[in-house]
Amino acid sequence: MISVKNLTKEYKKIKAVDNISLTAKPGEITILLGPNGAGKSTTIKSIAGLLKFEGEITICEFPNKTIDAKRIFGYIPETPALYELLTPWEHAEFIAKAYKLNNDWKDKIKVIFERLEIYDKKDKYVRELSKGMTQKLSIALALLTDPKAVLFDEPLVGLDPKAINEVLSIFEELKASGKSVFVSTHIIDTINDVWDRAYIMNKGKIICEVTKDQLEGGDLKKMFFELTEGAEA
Ligand SMILES: Nc1ncnc2c1ncn2[C@@H]1O[C@H](COP(=O)(O)OP(=O)(O)OP(=O)(O)O)[C@@H](O)[C@H]1O
Repeated sequence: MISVKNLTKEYKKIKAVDNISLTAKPGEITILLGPNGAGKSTTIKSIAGLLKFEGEITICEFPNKTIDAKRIFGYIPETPALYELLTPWEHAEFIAKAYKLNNDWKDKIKVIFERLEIYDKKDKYVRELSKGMTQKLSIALALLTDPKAVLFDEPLVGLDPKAINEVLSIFEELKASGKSVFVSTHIIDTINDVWDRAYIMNKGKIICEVTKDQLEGGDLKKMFFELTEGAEA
């Protein structure tokens, strides 16, 4: 479970996020939508422990900046944070050591790399990989530690259609195994079949929380445009 209570973040004089609360529950895919500048990335970076903020953020009850929270938490940033002069395999090795994973990590990462079609690139330097490949690597590495809560910031941008399908089925598998999946995205059409709970942000505030059941087959995109007055999705 990811729980955000009364989060406020100001950058100098700009209130990027203004007293928002939200929850990403276990076994659900929760999405965060909003036009450019709404405050999505600021929210995600606050949850990931990268920013100072006011309010309370917990991951499975642990304050988000604690080691206990970090151990059970996966974060896929909008721009992958990787080492250019390490290979994908060396990244996995580094994570396995840092998290003290069992020896089966090699089998596990092989399966994930194969699934995302980056196994054949496992010994290349990251700086030699394409943007989409680094995005897929970033996702694969976040899954290696079997996190209970996973935070994806714009995960579908830059991926080809096959990779998008793989990532969507990964979301569904994480959900089926009781993980909390929280996804910030612009791409409503693509995510439309898989989400369970949506938060719509605008100008730093959450202006709507809706579950798929509440929408009763209604159109989330239409709702988004009505609420954000035609801002671009
Ligand atoms: N480091 C920063 N310093 C100052 N202002 C910032 C900083 N980062 C973001 N902002 C401002 O905070 C507000 C929210 O930005 P944020 O990046 O969280 O929005 P977003 O919803 O992720 O937008 P986008 O969809 O364009 O990525 C914007 O007004 C932005 O200009």
